[in-house]
Amino acid sequence: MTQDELKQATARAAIDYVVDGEIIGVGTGSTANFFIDELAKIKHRIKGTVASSEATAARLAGHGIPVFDLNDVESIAVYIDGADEINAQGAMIKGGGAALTREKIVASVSRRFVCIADGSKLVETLGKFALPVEVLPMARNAVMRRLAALGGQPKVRTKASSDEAFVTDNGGNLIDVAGLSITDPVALETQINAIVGVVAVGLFAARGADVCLLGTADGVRKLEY
Ligand SMILES: O=C(CO)[C@H](O)[C@H](O)COP(=O)(O)O
Repeated sequence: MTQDELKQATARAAIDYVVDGEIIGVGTGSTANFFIDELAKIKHRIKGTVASSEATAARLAGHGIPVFDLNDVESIAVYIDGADEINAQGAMIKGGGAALTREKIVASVSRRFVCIADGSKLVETLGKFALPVEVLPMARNAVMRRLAALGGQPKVRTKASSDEAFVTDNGGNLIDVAGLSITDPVALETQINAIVGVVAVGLFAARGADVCLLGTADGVRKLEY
């Protein structure tokens, strides 16, 4: 099976976690896109969605699925999203798709977090995937120095077309921190959150996944935390 087929299989399995008549939080990325396409088939069963990025909102709207502003929603039944890495405790690195801050916000108000990922995303120790951190542009270099002091190699994410800093949906910039071996994800998340100028860190540990649906060649494996 290709990686895309594994992603599609896990996205299809996630439909079982959609709660009828409720608002569903929807993540960002290629696996989340497969989920959106599956969700479109049962859109009549849900009240609507809250999107974690402009790209996700556009794809949902393209399917005719209602998208609510989070400020108009009191609670979200379930948040369904991919990950760049996930460990055996349900802690994740997210943000490869640049949407970590809104993903974290939507996840934080959701009663359940269902991670959907192909099997390659399951790791023993988080950190092989460079950890994304969203920062306010004026604090970029100051935060980089603090992140380097934590032992990583921080690099500003640039636009695909130029050397200019990439700009997120929120007007922030992203720093990707390579070379970390994250043995205590909650502690590192707390430490990076405390750096002034950081908007959000793509370490989802204090609020990790409740369930992970992993697409493997032998079928979709379910991990519960
Ligand atoms: O965190 C994310 C976006 O900010 C994605 O969930 C993560 O990058 C995984 O993406 P994909 O499903 O394309 O492998």
